[in-house]
Amino acid sequence: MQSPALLHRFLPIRQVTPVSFLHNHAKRIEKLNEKFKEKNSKELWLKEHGPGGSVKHSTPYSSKQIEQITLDFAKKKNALTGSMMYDFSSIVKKVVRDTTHRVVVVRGANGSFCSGGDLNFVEKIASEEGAFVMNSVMMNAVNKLARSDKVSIAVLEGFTMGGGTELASACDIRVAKKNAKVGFVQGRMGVCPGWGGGRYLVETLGRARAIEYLTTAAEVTAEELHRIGYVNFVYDSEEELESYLNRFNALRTDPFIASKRMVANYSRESSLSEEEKEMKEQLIFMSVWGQNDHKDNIHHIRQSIKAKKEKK
Ligand SMILES: CC[C@H](C(=O)O)C(=O)SCCNC(=O)CCNC(=O)[C@H](O)C(C)(C)COP(=O)(O)OP(=O)(O)OC[C@H]1O[C@@H](n2cnc3c(N)ncnc32)[C@H](O)[C@@H]1OP(=O)(O)O
Repeated sequence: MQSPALLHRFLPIRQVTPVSFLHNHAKRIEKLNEKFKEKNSKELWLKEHGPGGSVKHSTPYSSKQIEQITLDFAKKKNALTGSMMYDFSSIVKKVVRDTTHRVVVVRGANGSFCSGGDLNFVEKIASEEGAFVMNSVMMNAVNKLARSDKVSIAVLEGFTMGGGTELASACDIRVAKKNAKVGFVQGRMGVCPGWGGGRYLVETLGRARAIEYLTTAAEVTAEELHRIGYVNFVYDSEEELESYLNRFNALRTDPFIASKRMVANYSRESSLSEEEKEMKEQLIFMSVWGQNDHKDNIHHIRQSIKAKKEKK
């Protein structure tokens, strides 16, 4: 059975992945899945192998519609340990089930977003098993977040490095403080994206820029990221940030969720066929059209047009 290292070496030469390689890989994964078949065993493995730091869940904003996930290992610029991956995965499960908040902010403690994988931890788990467990847990968590009905917003400040960029890319929206520096530096560590966020980088930046940033281990400023559309908004003060976040209070719940679902339906991560996507679009649209909210709003808009005319 070929090892993943061998597989990696042969692929560029062959161009087309021979099916037998993927079958061999599937067999290895089957074995690893068998080893970690107990519920939460992968998460617990990460926690055991990587102590330090924590991930917290709170509602620190004046708007009660907004919740926050905070990566907190401040003395290490919020490098992510196994224990933090465990926390992150548990909190994401809670966040996607909850229906009382509509926006989830992902942020780092103490003026930095995330400096990537904790070097002590990644050194300890630098094995095939380690790659499998970390990738499975994190990919599952970021996909859950991306597919949820909530709008996720990564607040980038200070440093966002390596794996930190994957968390940022998996969020629906990124905003950045003027001082933010985002480093797509996994290659410098001899690896490539592995927290499941690589696909979102391609979706957000496009193929050409994703390849450029990853293969040059680019470190990019907030200004440039704003210019190219990776970042939606650049802020200077907490007040500016909060006022941006409050924009997401403008709609009632049903059209808010329908709008998020409509966009997510056409993102690349959707596994539906084109025909199924169209059916889903129809379903989402029909779930709001003609509902009380819709009828009330038609009435209110007509009234306000009439009132404006009468004023003239
Ligand atoms: C699939 C994921 C992938 C992987 O894990 O394999 C990756 O994420 S690869 C990317 C890994 N991350 C990095 O390469 C970033 C390494 N850190 C830095 O380049 C700098 O520390 C930086 C730019 C984040 C901050 O620089 P600054 O000069 O402002 O501060 P310090 O360097 O003094 O850092 C303060 C303190 O934090 C520790 N630190 C920083 N990053 C990490 C980290 N990723 N893991 C563990 N510890 C980290 C640094 O050692 C300092 O600790 P101290 O005890 O004070 O020496």
